[in-house]
Amino acid sequence: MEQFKTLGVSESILESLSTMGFEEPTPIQEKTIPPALEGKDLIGQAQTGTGKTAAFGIPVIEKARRQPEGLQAVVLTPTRELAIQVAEELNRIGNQSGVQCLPIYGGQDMSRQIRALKKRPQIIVATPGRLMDHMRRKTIRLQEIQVIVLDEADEMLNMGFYEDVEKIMEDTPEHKQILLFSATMPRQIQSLANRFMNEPVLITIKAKEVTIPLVEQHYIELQEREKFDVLCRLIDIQSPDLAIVFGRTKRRVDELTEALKKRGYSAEGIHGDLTQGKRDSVLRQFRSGTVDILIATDVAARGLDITGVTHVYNFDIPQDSESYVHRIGRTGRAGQSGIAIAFVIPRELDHLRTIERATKRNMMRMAIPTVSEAAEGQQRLAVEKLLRTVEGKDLQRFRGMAQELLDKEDSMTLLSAALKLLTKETNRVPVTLSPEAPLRVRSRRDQKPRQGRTQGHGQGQGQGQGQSRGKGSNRRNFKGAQGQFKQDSMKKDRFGKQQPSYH
Ligand SMILES: Nc1ncnc2c1ncn2[C@@H]1O[C@H](COP(=O)(O)OP(=O)(O)OP(=O)(O)O)[C@@H](O)[C@H]1O
Ligand SMILES: [Mg+2]
Repeated sequence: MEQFKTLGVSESILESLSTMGFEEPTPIQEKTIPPALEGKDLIGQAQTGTGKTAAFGIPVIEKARRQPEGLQAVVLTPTRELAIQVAEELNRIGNQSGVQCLPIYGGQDMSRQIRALKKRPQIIVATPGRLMDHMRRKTIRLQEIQVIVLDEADEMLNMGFYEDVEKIMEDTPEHKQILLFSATMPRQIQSLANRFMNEPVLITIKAKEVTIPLVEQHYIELQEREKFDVLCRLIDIQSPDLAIVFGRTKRRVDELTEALKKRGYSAEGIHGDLTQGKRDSVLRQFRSGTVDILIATDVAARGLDITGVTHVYNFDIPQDSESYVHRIGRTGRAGQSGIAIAFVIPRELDHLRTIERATKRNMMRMAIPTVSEAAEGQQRLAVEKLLRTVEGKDLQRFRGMAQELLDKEDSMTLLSAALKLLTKETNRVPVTLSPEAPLRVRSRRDQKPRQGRTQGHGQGQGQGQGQSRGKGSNRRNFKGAQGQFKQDSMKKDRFGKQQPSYH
């Protein structure tokens, strides 16, 4: 806490940070909080999962705290889910300081938002499209704000929000402070900075690699038609606590979700064409561990901070290295480790090398896992489940029956039968996925902004609940709880240890 204090953070915020388990600042927080408090414009770049939200959140709340009347700051995020998450983190940081923060995003009921705005929050976290709607209706006025933050600034440009950002900037006071943050800062950011910012301080936490060293990176070379079976085997072998599978298109995500459900996995999909209600419920289920596997388009690649994501599978290799960095950055957050595996078809190998060069990190080649390895993985899980039940000790009421059985059969046979029952049968239900065309890599210059990926008011495609692996869910909750405990006790230590490699 001392360190946060020396950065100029006031008592009420320190109290909240302490409740959140933040004992000392991460490197990006240490470097950005003082100049941000001085009112400087700033571009902040640091690896995924290293606390950029609080790096802008703390100074923004500090300012709002000193000026309790009216809207003080706007944070822009590229996706709705991120707006919700960032607003939650800001509310946690500000809750002892009387600072209110409200998320405003597309797909949510307008009149409800307008009612919430009447309570006069000091900070709004918004997606650009919906913020523009409110500006047009004059239900949000930006004329008095002190600070504007662009979280995932480069993605905002990728998504074609430049003009929206321009319009939003025009409606804000001349002398506002601008903060831009992202783990990746491609050159186009420079033009945004030149156009709107006033002598910005550039803070990049120099790391040898753009990606997190604690994330093991692998790739598997395979044929398109092998991908699905290989994914199932990997999940069986690695038994992730929580996993995210990234697919290239919305159709791909829908098909993969259905296929995984058919094989008995607890999986749900998320992409921009689902209703907001569905998107919210899927993410809620995933965060709580009710669902083990999230299948997603790049809509979930940026910023999402979900405890317990141990594995990221790139079912389709991403278009560019930035997207790769952010996708795999959903694991290995806040000092935790993680595993990322990319599927590559032979024709995409060159593209993989390009990503490796851009990230300055080699991915380790991994052999296609075999069916028997997958089966062993399942058996190992059954044994773990059994041993955990032994530890649980609540077995008294089964003892009588156990004795009866032992009188009839030998213990070896009985135990083997119990393990057989506990082991998930390898499920070979046939599934069909439409083949996805191999990635055609365009040079950066040719790349058009990706339009309306999440802002579109697309119709939701209701998905049935499907059958999920009941027993699997129990396993997940148990492990999830353990993971949480470990993370809390390790956070400070790991951040501390990592520090030297940042500079
Ligand atoms: N000083 C700190 N001490 C301990 N934990 C922290 C600290 N700062 C942030 N965290 C935690 O680290 C996690 C990652 O933070 P955050 O989401 O802000 O990362 P990020 O840098 O924005 O990542 P991304 O580039 O993926 O958006 C969060 O769970 C956050 O609560
Ligand atoms: Mg972030």
